[in-house]
Amino acid sequence: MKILSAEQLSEADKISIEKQKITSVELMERAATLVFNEIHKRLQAAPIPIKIFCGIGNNGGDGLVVARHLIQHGYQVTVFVVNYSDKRSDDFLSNYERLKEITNDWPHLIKGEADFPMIDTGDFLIDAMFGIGLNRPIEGWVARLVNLMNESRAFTLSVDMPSGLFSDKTPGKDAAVIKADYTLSFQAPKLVFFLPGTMDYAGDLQIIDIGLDREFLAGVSSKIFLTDRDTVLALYKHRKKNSHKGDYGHALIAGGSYGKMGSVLLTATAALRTGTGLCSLYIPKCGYEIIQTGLPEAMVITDPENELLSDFPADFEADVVCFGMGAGTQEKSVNALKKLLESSNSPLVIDADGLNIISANKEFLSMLPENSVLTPHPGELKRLIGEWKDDFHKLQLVKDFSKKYKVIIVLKGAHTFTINRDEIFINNSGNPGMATAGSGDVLSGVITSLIGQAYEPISAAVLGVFIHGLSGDIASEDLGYEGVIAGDIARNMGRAIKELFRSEIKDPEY
Ligand SMILES: NC(=O)C1=CN([C@@H]2O[C@H](COP(=O)(O)OP(=O)(O)OC[C@H]3O[C@@H](n4cnc5c(N)ncnc54)[C@H](O)[C@@H]3O)[C@@H](O)[C@H]2O)[C@@H](O)CC1
Ligand SMILES: Nc1ncnc2c1ncn2[C@@H]1O[C@H](COP(=O)(O)OP(=O)(O)O)[C@@H](O)[C@H]1O
Ligand SMILES: [K+]
Repeated sequence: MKILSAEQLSEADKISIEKQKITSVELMERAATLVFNEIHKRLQAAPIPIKIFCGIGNNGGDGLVVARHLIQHGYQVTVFVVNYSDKRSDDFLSNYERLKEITNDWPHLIKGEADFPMIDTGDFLIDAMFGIGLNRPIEGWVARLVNLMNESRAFTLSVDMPSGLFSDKTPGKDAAVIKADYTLSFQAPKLVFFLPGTMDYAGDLQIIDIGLDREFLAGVSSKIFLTDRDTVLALYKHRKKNSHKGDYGHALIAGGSYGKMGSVLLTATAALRTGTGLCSLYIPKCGYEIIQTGLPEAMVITDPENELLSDFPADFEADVVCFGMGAGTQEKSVNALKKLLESSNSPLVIDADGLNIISANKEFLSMLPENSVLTPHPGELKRLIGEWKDDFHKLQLVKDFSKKYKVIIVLKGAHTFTINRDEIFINNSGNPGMATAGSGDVLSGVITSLIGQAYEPISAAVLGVFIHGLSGDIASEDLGYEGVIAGDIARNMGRAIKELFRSEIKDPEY
C-alpha cells in the first residue's frame, strides 16, 4: 500500500470530485459518515457525554457532519467551534448551517481561554480541529486547549490526523499535539503514524477507504510503501514438488563467542525454519557441542580459536553468508570479517557485532558486495551513520547511505523500515512481545534463509521482516507478550508462512 503526502491526498480529493461528479461537500459527507459509522459501531448508543472540537477548515467540517449524525442518533453531544481564525471554509459553513437546522443546542464558539469547557475523564472527545491542512505549529490559546484535552485523560478520537501533527515533519519539542487514543484516517496511512517519534500520537490507527479515485491512487507515484499481505504474497516463491534440498540454498552463519553461542543457534534455527536447504555454522571451537546438540540439523565448522572468531574459511561455497551475531568486536573478530569480505563472493547479511565492527572500520563499507543487507537496531545505526536530528533526518541519512554504499538497510523497531536507495518499505506486523533478547538474531536468520533460496535481497528483506513479525504475532497469541522469547519466533516461522495463505486473515492492525 502506498503512503501518500498531504499534497497527493488533496490532489486525490480534487480528482475524485471531478471524476465522480460530486461536490466537495458530498465527499465530506461520505467521509465523515464513515467516521460516524465507526463511532456508532463502538459506542452502540451508550449515554456517554461526547464533546466534539471542530476547527474552521474541512477537518472541522468533518466534525460537524459527525456531530449531526450523532445527534440524530440520540447521542449526548456538545459541539465546540475552535475559532482560531475567521476564514471558515465553504464546506464547514454549509455543514454549520445544516447542524443548526437539526438542533437548538448550537455549537459553542471558543475564542479564547475564557470559553474553555470543563472536560471530565469520562468524556468522549472527538478531535476535528486540524487535519492535513495544518501548515504551522498550533500556538496560543489553541495550544492550551490541546494541552487541556490531553491532560483530561478523556478518551480522544482524532479525525484524519491528531491535531497539531504534520503529515511530513516532526513536531517541535514542546509542540501542542493531540495525543489520540484512536485515529480514523482517510484513504491512505501517513508516514508519521509509523515513525518512532510520532507514532504514539495516533494511538490505535484505522484507515478508512473513502472511495477516492482508484485510477489516481494506482497511478500516483510514491517511494514509500506499507507492506501488506498482497505485497508479500506476490513476493513469495512456491516450493516445487519436484525439488530437493540443493534447490533451497546453503546458508552459512558466522558468529558467536564464549557465552554468546545462543545467538547463532537462534539465527540458524530461524534459517532452517524458514526453509533453507542446508545450514552451516562457522563458530569458535567452544560452541561445537552446543550447536551439534542444540540443532542437529545444522553442520558446524570451527575456527582455530576457542572463544571467538579469528578467521573465515576462504574456500567455503555458500549461497549466502550471515555475519555478526554474538561475534564481539575484538581485533581477531575484526580480522574474521575482513577475511570474509576479501575472500567470499556470496551475498551478505550483516548484523549486530558485524555492524559494530564496520562502524569502527569504515573502510570495510566499500568492500561490501552490492545489495548486502544490513540489519541495525537504532543503536547500531547511530554507530554506523552518526546522530540525526529527527526521524525525517534519519530517513534521509539512511537513504544517502544506502545509495552511497549500494546496500539495503533494515532499520529494526516497532515498525521496521527497510530502505533501499530512495525506496522505503514500512512493516506493520509484529508486537511488543518481540522486544526480547535475540529476536533480532532470528530476523537475520530469516532474511539469510530467503536470500539463500534465491530471493532478491530486497524481497528477502521485505518478506523476511513481515513473516518474522507474523511469527511473533502467532507466538504472542499463544504465550502473551511477556511470555514470548526469541526461540518461539524462530520456531513459528513455518506457521507464519502458512498463515500468509489463510484468506480469512486480515492485514494486521496498525
Ligand atoms: N474534499 C476534501 O478536500 C476533503 C477533506 N477532508 C478533510 O479536510 C481536511 C483538510 O482540510 P483543510 O485543508 O481545510 O485544512 P484543516 O481543516 O486541516 O485546517 C484548516 C486551516 O487552518 C489553517 N491553519 C493551518 N495550521 C494552522 C495553525 N497552526 N493555526 C491556525 N490556523 C492554521 C490553514 O489555513 C488550514 O487550511 C482533511 O484532513 C480531512 O479531515 C475530508 O472531509 C474528506 C474530503
Ligand atoms: N514493540 C515491537 N513491536 C514489533 N516488533 C518489535 C518490537 N520490539 C522489537 N521488535 C522486533 O524485534 C527485533 C529486535 O531486534 P534487536 O533489537 O536486534 O534485538 P536483539 O539484539 O536482542 O536480537 C526486531 O526485528 C524488531 O523489529
Ligand atoms: K484532527
